[in-house]
Amino acid sequence: MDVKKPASQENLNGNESESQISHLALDIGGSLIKVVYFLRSNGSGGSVDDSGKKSDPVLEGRLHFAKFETSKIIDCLEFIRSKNLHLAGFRHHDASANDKTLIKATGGGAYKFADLIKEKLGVVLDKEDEMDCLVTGANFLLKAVHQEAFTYVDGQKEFLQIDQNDLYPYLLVNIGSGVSMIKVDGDGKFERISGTSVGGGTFWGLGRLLTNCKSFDELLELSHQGNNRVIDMLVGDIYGGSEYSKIGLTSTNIASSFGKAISDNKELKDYKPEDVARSLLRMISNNIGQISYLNALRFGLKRIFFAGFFIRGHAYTMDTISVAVSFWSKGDAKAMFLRHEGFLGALGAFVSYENHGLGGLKTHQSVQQFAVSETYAGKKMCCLVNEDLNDNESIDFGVAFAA
Ligand SMILES: Nc1ncnc2c1ncn2[C@@H]1O[C@H](COP(=O)(O)OP(=O)(O)OP(=O)(O)O)[C@@H](O)[C@H]1O
Ligand SMILES: CC(C)(CO)[C@@H](O)C(=O)NCCC(=O)O
Repeated sequence: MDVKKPASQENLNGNESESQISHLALDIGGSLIKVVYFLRSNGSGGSVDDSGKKSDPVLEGRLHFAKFETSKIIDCLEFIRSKNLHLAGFRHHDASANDKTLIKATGGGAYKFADLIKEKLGVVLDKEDEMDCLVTGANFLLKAVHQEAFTYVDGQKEFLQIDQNDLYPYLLVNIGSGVSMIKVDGDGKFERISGTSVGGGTFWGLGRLLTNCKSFDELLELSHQGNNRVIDMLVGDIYGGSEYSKIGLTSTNIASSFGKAISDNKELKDYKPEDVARSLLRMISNNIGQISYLNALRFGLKRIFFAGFFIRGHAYTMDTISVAVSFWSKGDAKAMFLRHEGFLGALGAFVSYENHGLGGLKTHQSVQQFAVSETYAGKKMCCLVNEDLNDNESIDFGVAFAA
């Protein structure tokens, strides 16, 4: 598709200066809206390639990440408007003056809220397939971002060096409201092999009903303080304190999640909310770990990357998933996690701008500190990640714009 220059360079008068705003991409999920936008640094826009020759202009700046609850979409749209990010889309080359700016978006909400967004921001969503975006985002992070993937074993994070030539195949398990399991064989080469409706939405939904927590983070924090053995029925509870070693179960293995609640003769109010939260988190994480491993086994996949905002970088969640994968695979398969766990889809939508000749992800060597420099979708790119990325994180980046 032919494109005109970004609308951001045509019509701006807001918070972020015209020179700063570049691309905006959205992933509107069942629970959360993820926003990724690029702001160029003041004065960036050099056009010198590695050998000092003139080349495509290269913009340097930061990739920013933000998220909002989908139920509070109006706050998200207000955020976008307040920063003038909606002016950062693109238009078809043959667009008339009245044609709207297009913004890349993915996730079910790109369909559900298209009219609302058009009405509130005056932009049209250019929809990208959700699974495509998840895979593009995962490949992008794994190839381009230094120290993106890590294992979590015995409370220790160990960052992985990803060998670009030995990345595929892998299983991507995206734990959002629901869970998608995708076998990834290359750039754009993938198959969604399974899924489960018992996911992050289940944890938060059931957790809210059972504990009266007011926020997801409060529920996670509660689970941190709880003891699941108060409610879960352990093998030892059934076997009089013994293990059942013949089938590989120790006395402390959970025999039945929430199983003690049937025999205790107690009401919900008799349990501590923190113990309920802990059992719930363990049940759901364990179940996802197990289903993931079984799917990896179906296709002989050794590496499983877990993403999605359910994980939230939470130690107990990652630990439970890691233990489940290790337990069921008898140590053969490894659970791995991604630092930008929840932003795969939004990043995938962001990367798809390059299909329209608007800003391939490409850097140039004058940006000295970039930790990784790799080829992505035929283009060279690299990025530097701050040491401690969290909710309001950003990545230093270089983006080449088609002249
Ligand atoms: N602040 C939060 N509010 C609500 N849920 C949160 C929050 N932080 C983490 N979560 C968890 O993350 C899940 C959503 O994850 P994610 O954003 O990856 O999926 P989604 O895109 O909303 O869902 P889907 O892909 O199924 O449409 C929630 O269901 C919940 O378990
Ligand atoms: C429906 C989607 C893809 C929406 O993101 C996700 O919530 C999901 O993968 N749910 C699991 C559906 C299933 O496979 O049972």
